[in-house]
Amino acid sequence: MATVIDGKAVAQSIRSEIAAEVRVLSEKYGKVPGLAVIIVGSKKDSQSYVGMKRKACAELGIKSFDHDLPEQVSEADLIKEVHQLNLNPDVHGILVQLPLPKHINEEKVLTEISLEKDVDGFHPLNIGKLAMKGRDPLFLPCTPKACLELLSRSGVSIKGKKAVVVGRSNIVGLPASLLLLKADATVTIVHSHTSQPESIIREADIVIAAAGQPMMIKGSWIKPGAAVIDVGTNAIDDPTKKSGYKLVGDVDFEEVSKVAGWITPVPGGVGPMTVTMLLKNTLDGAKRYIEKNN
Ligand SMILES: Nc1nc2c(c(=O)[nH]1)N[C@@H](CN(C=O)c1ccc(C(=O)N[C@@H](CCC(=O)O)C(=O)O)cc1)CN2
Repeated sequence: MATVIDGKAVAQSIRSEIAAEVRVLSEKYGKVPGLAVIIVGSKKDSQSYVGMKRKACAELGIKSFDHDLPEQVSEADLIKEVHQLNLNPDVHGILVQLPLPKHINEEKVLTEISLEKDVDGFHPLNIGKLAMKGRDPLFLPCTPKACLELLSRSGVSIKGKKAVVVGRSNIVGLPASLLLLKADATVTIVHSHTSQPESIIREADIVIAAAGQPMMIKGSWIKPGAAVIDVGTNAIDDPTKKSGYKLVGDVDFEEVSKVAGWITPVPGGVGPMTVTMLLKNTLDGAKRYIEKNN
């Protein structure tokens, strides 16, 4: 049976460390980290993720700057908001919750975030540096960073291992594969045009599943003893629940946990760590800024 990696517990212990560092900053400089969270529209899951981020900020003593914009906001007005936050010295991190409505060009907006405040690590220059040998971005994207942190804290080494990333999104799959490559893994990306993905996944010592397909990865696809990190958060019908649904990952937990060496659950695995890595990036951005300007 696989060791189940408790992302919630790891996240909680890192959050305590962050809170202690926030107190030190406040006592030493009279300043606290500031995070601007921009959300456009009222998409239910985005609202819920933003709510988690703001709540976590409040719990750790990080000041959150809340910007809730209507669904119809123009790209120009959104960019204006970003420019104002770039100039605000109390804001050390800016995040624009994704996805944005169809009429807004995400890449254009993300490019306008100051590199020093890009705590999501989605600015094309930060992603570019992630892809380059010998260069490091100022911030690593939160979910990929969460995946590697969970592997490291579980004692899973990456160097020289075969890693397969399932999915190639800009938010998770692509940066996760770059991060694994930087950590000296041999990396393969499996995506919707890959034929026979199961035979490729079966070779992997490390699997990061980020395809957005509920319970797609079965026990027979996994090499015995592999580390399986499940990034999927899919709501499926469950008439036994009061809500009528339950959350499942991209991995068939019941089957895969019988074969893998390590596995993350959904919920309670990568999700809470994603928010924690955002808080850590914000703290790091604030420390860099405050130490430079004092
Ligand atoms: N600007 C960004 N947008 C999005 C990101 C991101 O990192 N930056 N990632 C995802 C969503 N996301 C954060 O924004 C996120 C997803 C899931 C969780 C989480 O804690 N999930 C829980 C379950 C939550 C529930 O019960 O509904 C878990 O897995 O335990 C946190 C953050 C897309 N957009």
